[in-house]
Amino acid sequence: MSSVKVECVVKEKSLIGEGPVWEERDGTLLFVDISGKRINRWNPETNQTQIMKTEKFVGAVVPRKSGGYIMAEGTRFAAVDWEKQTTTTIAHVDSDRANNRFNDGKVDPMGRFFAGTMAMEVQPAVLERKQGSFYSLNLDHTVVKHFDQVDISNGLDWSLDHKILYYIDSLSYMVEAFDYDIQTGKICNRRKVYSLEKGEGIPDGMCIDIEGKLWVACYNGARVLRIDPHTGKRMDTVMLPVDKTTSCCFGGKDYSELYVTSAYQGMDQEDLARQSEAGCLFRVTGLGVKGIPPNSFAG
Ligand SMILES: O=C(O)[C@H](O)[C@@H](O)[C@H](O)[C@H](O)CO
Ligand SMILES: [Zn+2]
Repeated sequence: MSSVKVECVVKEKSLIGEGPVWEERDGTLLFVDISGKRINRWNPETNQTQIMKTEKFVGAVVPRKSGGYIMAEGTRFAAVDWEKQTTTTIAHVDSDRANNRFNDGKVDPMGRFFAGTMAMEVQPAVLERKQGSFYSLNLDHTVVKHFDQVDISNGLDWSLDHKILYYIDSLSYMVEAFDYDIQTGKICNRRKVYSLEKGEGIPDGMCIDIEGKLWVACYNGARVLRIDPHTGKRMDTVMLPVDKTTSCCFGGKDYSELYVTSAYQGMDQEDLARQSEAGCLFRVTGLGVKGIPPNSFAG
């Protein structure tokens, strides 16, 4: 941790930057601007960003094995043809909850896409509570509802042996775990892994590293935490120059760089003047630990 460097690499701001995913084949980073309703695909080599606008708030976008992407947008799962810039609906959720939208999502090691919902926010982290649910999209395009009563469905990832799903419902201020059955995609035995301390902010996006430790971006915390899920202890804290750090993923050559998204929605002029890089994308190097490649939707 001695030579940790934090750089702002994408200066174009997102209202709510989120859901970073490294695309190994092209050496690009995919991330969304949820309320900016756009998907960004940034190439670090050229520093060019390709974009695609979405119709509704877009919670997460993930690569698809057969090409293109799958997104969780509004209350639908949809396929994205990046070349043609078109989308095709696969399934709808929360049809009885007009005020809901998808938030964070990730693909499991078998290629299923997991994503959860929440009510629309009145302001950051202020919303009608317990409106969300947690879903997965199977390879055959059927949808499973795993549980409801979610406030803000957020970061998730699987243990390296695929036996545990780590999950964050932001307003619980915890990282939790479930036993995971990789064969069936079913979860059970919910329990606490880590409770955030005062001043650490609200737990948001999360990813696992090659040592099985969790990296948790903390909204209003200006930091990413490294948590040991086995001891429930915080191992490290990386501070960033913006309060609203939203999510993180490993990427770059051999997954040694940590990319961190941020938001500026909900900040007033004074905050924005103080934090000129709010909403930008950051790269953290020198952590001395690597990540693992992301999974692609296999359906
Ligand atoms: O990025 C997300 O997951 C949410 O969509 C955001 O709105 C904030 O993070 C949330 O308000 C804090 O938990
Ligand atoms: Zn989030």
